[in-house]
Amino acid sequence: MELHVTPMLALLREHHLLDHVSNLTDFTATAVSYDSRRVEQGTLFFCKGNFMPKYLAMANEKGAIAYVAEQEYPEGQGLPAIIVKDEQKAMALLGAAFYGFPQNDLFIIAITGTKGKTTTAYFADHILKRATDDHVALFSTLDRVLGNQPGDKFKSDLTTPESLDLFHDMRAAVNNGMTHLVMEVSSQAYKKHRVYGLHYDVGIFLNITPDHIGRNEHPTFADYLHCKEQLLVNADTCVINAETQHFTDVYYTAKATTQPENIYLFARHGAKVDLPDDRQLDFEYRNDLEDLHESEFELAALSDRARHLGLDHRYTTSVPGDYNEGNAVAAVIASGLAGAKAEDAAATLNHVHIRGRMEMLTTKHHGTIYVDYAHNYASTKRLLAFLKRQTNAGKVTVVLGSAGDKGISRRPGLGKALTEEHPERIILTTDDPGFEDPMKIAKEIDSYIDHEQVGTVQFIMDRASAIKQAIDGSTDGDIVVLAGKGEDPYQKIKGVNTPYASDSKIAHDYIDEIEK
Ligand SMILES: CC(=O)N[C@H]1[C@@H](OP(=O)(O)OP(=O)(O)OC[C@H]2O[C@@H](n3ccc(=O)[nH]c3=O)[C@H](O)[C@@H]2O)O[C@H](CO)[C@@H](O)[C@@H]1O[C@H](C)C(=O)N[C@@H](C)C(=O)N[C@H](CCC(=O)O)C(=O)O
Ligand SMILES: Nc1ncnc2c1ncn2[C@@H]1O[C@H](COP(=O)(O)OP(=O)(O)OP(=O)(O)O)[C@@H](O)[C@H]1O
Repeated sequence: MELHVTPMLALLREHHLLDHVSNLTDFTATAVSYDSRRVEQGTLFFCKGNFMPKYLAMANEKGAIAYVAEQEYPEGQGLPAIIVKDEQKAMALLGAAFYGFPQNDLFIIAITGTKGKTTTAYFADHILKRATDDHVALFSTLDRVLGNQPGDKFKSDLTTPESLDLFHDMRAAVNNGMTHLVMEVSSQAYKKHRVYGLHYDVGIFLNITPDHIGRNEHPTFADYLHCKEQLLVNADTCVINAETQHFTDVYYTAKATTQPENIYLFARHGAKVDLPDDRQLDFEYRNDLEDLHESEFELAALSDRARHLGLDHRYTTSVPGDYNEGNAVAAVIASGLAGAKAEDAAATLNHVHIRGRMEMLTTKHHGTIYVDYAHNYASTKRLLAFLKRQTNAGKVTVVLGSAGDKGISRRPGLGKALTEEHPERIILTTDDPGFEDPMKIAKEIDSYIDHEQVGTVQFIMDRASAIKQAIDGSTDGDIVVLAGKGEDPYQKIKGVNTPYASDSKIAHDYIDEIEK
């Protein structure tokens, strides 16, 4: 791949991003990078984020052909400099151009929401794989899948990759013959303009509750909401869960750039939704059966354009939890808009298993264990409410902590969810403490628990011991919830990803040991 300086400057001008150029030559970039350690001969280097001028000196030494920055640096030592008004936006635009605008060769379904992005992405991915004979790429928090060969699957660092990586991966997916892409889009991706200029064929908005507010994330909830809504602004067709908080705001944002006939609204049958006067729901779903293993729901089209998609059907999902029905409905509608049939969804939704999302472990004598990624108020509340509804006699034990250095607002949220759902036993433990003391975090969560409402609260900072003690204290019919870490095989401690066996492996091995 390569990009000549003339179209580069034209693109930047078109988006009013070009400030000035200096030492300009007639160059062609043969690589792009924002990391000096990865620069090779002919690389266009981007100075972004917590950048230090010495990185530019290193890039220069390694053969950078030019740099893009928001200011000139002496360390550029005469390299052609393209000075822009917004580095992240410029990087996204030039990245797309360098990789030949791969988005134009993909039908893209993009998903946002505080909770359920990964689950919905996996649902849509499975449906579309059947519908397209395996021509689907997936960019999720868990994996990036760029093709069907074993070497095409990578573990993700971010929910939504940095723009250069994003367009690089899209190009690889197109070159691998993929025709569809399902991707999660985080609010941070908009905050940092990782997806600037990217348009989606279908944008899904699942829900929004306060989260990701604090240092390094969003300064306010309004900023968080604004960033999340940008996904709809950039989608040709929108699919919105009408039960989301702030629905009116979300709907009118979508309507500002998308014709109402291209906005599909869905909700659970009987849910109280606050629709504008001139709008009706397009789909509703009705739960037929839910248990701890699966749930079954009936999807019904209510508008002509929804009926036209032919998605009315009874579906079973293998990922339990009532909230996962809404996630599945969003995936069915979006996949239907991408050409999938009801049979594609019906044949696949009951076979989806997502690592660390409602992973279930049945035991002989210690009840049922769930490993789940719930780590804020909304998810912990909905998870516990669902589980408690399913179990009349059994005791519920919850093991959780909260991450350090970020998401501070999660701590009161977790205390509140635990109080409202009052499990019989709570074990507060270590999550990803970062540079904070895990006991301090646990005590903070505890300070928001109303001890009158819940059973016992214990502090066991070694997470593996906490899991084992939770299992030891549970018997037939009981439920043990290991929340917050999902499938993570590490704990983030003082800047280091410290190896950790993962909640499910610890639980598995321990059950094997005590029940053999
Ligand atoms: C706040 C934020 O978004 N930070 C992201 C950002 O960091 P940054 O631009 O400041 O980069 P940096 O790593 O500090 O380094 C500065 C620059 O110097 C360069 N460098 C560095 C060293 C060197 O020797 N040479 C060199 O050139 C780096 O390549 C980089 O370009 O760009 C990095 C990739 O280039 C990201 O890894 C990093 O995400 C951090 C790790 C992060 O935790 N982000 C979270 C908040 C996030 O984005 N999360 C959302 C999900 C949230 C949700 O669940 O909704 C996500 O999309 O994953
Ligand atoms: N629609 C939903 N509403 C509330 N909670 C949900 C919903 N969907 C999933 N959850 C809960 O949130 C957890 C994370 O789900 P998932 O990974 O699909 O969401 P996500 O949006 O990708 O999350 P994150 O941004 O934290 O990576 C699940 O393990 C489950 O407990």
